[in-house]
Amino acid sequence: MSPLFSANGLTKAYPGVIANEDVSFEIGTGEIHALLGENGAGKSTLVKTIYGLVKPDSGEMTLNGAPFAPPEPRAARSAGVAMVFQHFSLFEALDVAENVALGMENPPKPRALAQRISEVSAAYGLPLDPHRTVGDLSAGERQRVEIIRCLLQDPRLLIMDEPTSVLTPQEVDTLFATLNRLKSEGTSILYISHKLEEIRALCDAATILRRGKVVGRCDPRESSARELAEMMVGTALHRPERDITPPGAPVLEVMNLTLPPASAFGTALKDVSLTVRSGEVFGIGGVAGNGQDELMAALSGERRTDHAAICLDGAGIGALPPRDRRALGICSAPEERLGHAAAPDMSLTQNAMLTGAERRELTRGGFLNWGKSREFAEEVIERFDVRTPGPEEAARALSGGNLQKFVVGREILQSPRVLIVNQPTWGVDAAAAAAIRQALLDLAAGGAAVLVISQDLDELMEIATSFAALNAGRLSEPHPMTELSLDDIGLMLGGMGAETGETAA
Ligand SMILES: Nc1ncnc2c1ncn2[C@@H]1O[C@H](COP(=O)(O)OP(=O)(O)OP(=O)(O)O)[C@@H](O)[C@H]1O
Repeated sequence: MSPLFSANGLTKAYPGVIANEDVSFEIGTGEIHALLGENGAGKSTLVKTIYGLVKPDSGEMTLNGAPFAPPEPRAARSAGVAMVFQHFSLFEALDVAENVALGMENPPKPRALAQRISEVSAAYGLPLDPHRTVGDLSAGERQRVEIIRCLLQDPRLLIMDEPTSVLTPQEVDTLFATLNRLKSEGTSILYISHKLEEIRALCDAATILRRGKVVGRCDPRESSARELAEMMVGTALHRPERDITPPGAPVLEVMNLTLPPASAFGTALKDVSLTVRSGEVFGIGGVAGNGQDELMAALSGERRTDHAAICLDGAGIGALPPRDRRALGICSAPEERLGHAAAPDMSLTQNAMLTGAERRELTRGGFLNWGKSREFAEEVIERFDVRTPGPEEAARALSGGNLQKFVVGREILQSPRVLIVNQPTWGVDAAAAAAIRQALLDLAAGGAAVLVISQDLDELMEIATSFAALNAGRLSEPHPMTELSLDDIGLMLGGMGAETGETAA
């Protein structure tokens, strides 16, 4: 059978790096094809080329046997290529149908569109009410809006860039059922993910990229996740190791913290209490949108609370701003790396300065010490294997996973007494994720108190000593991780066993 899509010798260079080098591969009709590779391997560049966002320096593509060179996404869409991005581009204040209409070339009248959305949503098992406001939707529901927007265009090739990183296990099942349904109808799917078990369960074929080049092709159903990971990195994988030492004295304590939401679409924190001890990795699980951002903001100092509601070594710090907390040794890395954790247009050196100034003494006599800041940025790049031409590169030029390594590394290398991280390995490849997790374990082993907020349960099971779940702004009672089964964790995530004994609505 002739392939639906083929790439032949695609090359794209950026200053200092060849993002794609002589890339050739094919996607069959009705095939779910995985694109694998570590951070910065060139996956996003390749799919952006197919979607008309990046113009290759050389090479050709064909779609359905005809030459295909979309100068812009509109041309790709009209040829039958649709793409669901990692970051959603939705307007929170508008409803589902209005958002879908905004992404269409010739949207039908509102009533007809709402009807079509309901039909497609029913046909593909993607429950979604066209009249709900997007701001009230979960991440999984927002993704459905994007998928339905694509499906309304009857794509022949659907590209999905890390679609499951924001989904609950149940939402992943729903998505896979939809993708299999599309496949059975002859739609081809190009699927980027770092979650190798999911690739094994879903995909029919895989192309593996390393440093911009195709280094392998395989049937992922016939390879183990470890083999796939090793093909990506080209070496054997390292598993994080932890020393089991009993935790020491309480370092960070939160007492009965109640906080109204910051925005109309935020979540209130309700009577949250927790203690993180020296040497401990305290894991907080839960689906995004249950108060994670609010807890992060309260702990980092972006939002102030009662002074006594948050204590470091027994002394209140709740009213202190982020700078003063950093000086005391509380460092944090929020989830959103572009814009929140890092300033996109600033260089890595400037970004290193942004949070490292106090603890790494990057100022002298009130002046910024650029030489020292650059050295600090270089140290982060070196220690955390950040793939970039150098510290003068702007944050936005880094691949998602490489920027994540930079952001987390920048905080860890400030030797914090308390480190608070939200989704530390989001979008990070298997080898780099293992390195970040090991660095968090090492930090705790050195006596720091580490608080990890994550939606990735495997991650928390691997590194957390204690576990609590955040549900609708309430934190469950913590338990030692080793005493919990997956079922217990599932119940805690659903709001059972919370301190008040309430169940979630
Ligand atoms: N606009 C750009 N300007 C400069 N360099 C870029 C640009 N876009 C990508 N790069 C570089 O090209 C290389 C490939 O990046 P790409 O985003 O395609 O990787 P990726 O495999 O998608 O990574 P990740 O898994 O981290 O998202 C990286 O070294 C990246 O820094």
